[in-house]
Amino acid sequence: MSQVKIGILGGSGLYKMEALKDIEEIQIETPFGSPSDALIVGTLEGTRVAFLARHGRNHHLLPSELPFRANIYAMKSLGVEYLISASAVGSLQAEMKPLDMVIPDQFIDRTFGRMGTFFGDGIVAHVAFGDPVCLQLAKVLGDAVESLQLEGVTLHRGGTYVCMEGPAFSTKAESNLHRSWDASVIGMTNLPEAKLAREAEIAYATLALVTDYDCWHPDHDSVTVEMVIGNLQRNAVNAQKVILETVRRLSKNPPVSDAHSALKYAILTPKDQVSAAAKTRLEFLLQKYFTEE
Ligand SMILES: CSC[C@H]1O[C@H](OP(=O)(O)O)[C@H](O)[C@@H]1O
Ligand SMILES: Nc1ncnc2[nH]cnc12
Repeated sequence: MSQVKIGILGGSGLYKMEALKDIEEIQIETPFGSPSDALIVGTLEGTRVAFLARHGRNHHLLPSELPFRANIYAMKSLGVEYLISASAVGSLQAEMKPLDMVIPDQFIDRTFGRMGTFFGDGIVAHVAFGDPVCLQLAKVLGDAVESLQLEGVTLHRGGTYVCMEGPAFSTKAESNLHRSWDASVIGMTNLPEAKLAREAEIAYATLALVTDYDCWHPDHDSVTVEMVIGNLQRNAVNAQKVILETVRRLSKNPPVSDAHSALKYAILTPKDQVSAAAKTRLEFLLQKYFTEE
């Protein structure tokens, strides 16, 4: 199959891309297990893209159960270089209203026990993560939203996404703690993806769709699943328009991204000391650096 350079991870309420044509469902097995579902490869206005519903198309996986490594590795194995995450988030700031769109540029990790690296087992690497999203891809995403002038949707460029473990939503004390950190939005999925995408040298950015005010706002009900899915569905058409416009822009003008060389100085273990097993396991990550002369 020809390389697919653009990937899309659909979150809660976004289980398929309506506009995809010439679809192929691909079951991919990775050294890190099976992805959340088959990857759907199809064409958006002439550009091949890969779509994956991160909780599965029937939403059967909890955030803590997501096979993050298999999902990112499967995208990498198809040749993905740009990965757009579409995610439902709660707002921690009054001005970020339900149905608004936020393009976060920072994360705070409040998860535990998630597997956030492909490395280990005989090969060590430490990637830079000061800027956890690809700022060039985030700009393309923001420009796409702006160009569409979506009614009733305010775009917020930048902001901090708190990634919590879940599955229960936050307590009011936690929500206020996150607000005291000046965080913008909260969700349960994006941080491990961003870390693994960085290790896989894939540019990653998030289109965060605000669905609720979590539980801190005195004038709004506390978040429920019904609220999240209801508001996400009200905004799903807009989200798909944004993704389509972003794909158009990326295929015309793919930005240079620092993420694409994230491993250049990150691997500490000398090449001749890395076991054959590790080289095979990480084939798609290392081939650029470890091809034999
Ligand atoms: C359905 S409410 C909580 C759920 O929604 C968000 O999912 P995603 O990031 O995949 O859109 C949040 O992270 C939780 O997983
Ligand atoms: N308030 C919230 N907390 C965590 N994840 C969410 N996803 C959507 N709304 C959320």
